Amino acid sequence: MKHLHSGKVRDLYELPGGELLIVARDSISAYDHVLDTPIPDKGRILTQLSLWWFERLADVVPNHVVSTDLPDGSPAEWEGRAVVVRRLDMIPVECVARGYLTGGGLKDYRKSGAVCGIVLPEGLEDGSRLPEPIFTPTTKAAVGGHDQPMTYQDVEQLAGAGLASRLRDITMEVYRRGAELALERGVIVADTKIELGLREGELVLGDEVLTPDSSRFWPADDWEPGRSQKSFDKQFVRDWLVSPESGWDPASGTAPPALPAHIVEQTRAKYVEAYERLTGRSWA
Ligand SMILES: CCOC(=O)Cn1cc(-c2ncnc(N)c2C#N)cn1
Repeated sequence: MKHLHSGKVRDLYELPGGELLIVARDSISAYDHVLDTPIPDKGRILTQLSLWWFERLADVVPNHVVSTDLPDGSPAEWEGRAVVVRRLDMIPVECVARGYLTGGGLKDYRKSGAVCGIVLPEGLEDGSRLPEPIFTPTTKAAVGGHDQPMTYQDVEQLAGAGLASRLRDITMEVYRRGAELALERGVIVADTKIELGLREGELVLGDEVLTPDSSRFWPADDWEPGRSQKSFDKQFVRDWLVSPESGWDPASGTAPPALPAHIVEQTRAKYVEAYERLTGRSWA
């Protein structure tokens, strides 16, 4: 099959029949670096979590999944982390919903009191829950660049008023459903990014959905506005990388060192925990 594109932690291939194959790697990224050390089973766990969400959200929006059967000629190690998907005409907008303020949105809020043109109340801090979830779309930055915030009017100009309204409605409903279910199971979904495409004039959910790679997952019992929140899955990696033990400085611009085995194991366990808590299924 023909390799089309490599993201930070996933690869995209074209199949002979014109469909695409998305393969999730066991890679993990932190401090804007894709680490050399893989997290065993991360690709499979997040692929199976995303498939579970696609099914649960089928009444909100159709999705691009065709099959999870490995195409002939695929490496056996792709089993469980490769998905055959329909080719969509992707809309060049990262459709982001935020229920909590942090990251780039917090930066924009501190500068202007608004995020993507949406004015927010005063006095919000890092990790504050927003009065209502908001639609905060961004452009799809080129490789190595950073996504730029878009106002809703920008989305209308790019996709037309009708489509813009559907993009927002679907994004907000996917977030609402995901955040509500996750919170019941002890996980805050602070924000999430989905990608939508057109197929025969119909909007179809692409990419992955409500995974710790496409969303910020926080442990609910540790939430405390006014400081940066712990990442449900990436905190062990982040803390170790900035600990004296790693000998690494994020500001150095150098590549991070390999992770010690105990950090890898603890991180794998967090992916298993996220999958089991959210789906109610055992990973074994
Ligand atoms: C490495 C994985 O892909 C991406 O990161 C972003 N991307 C998605 C597409 C796409 N293009 C057409 N049809 C689709 N169903 C999809 C999807 N998903 C292209 N790049």
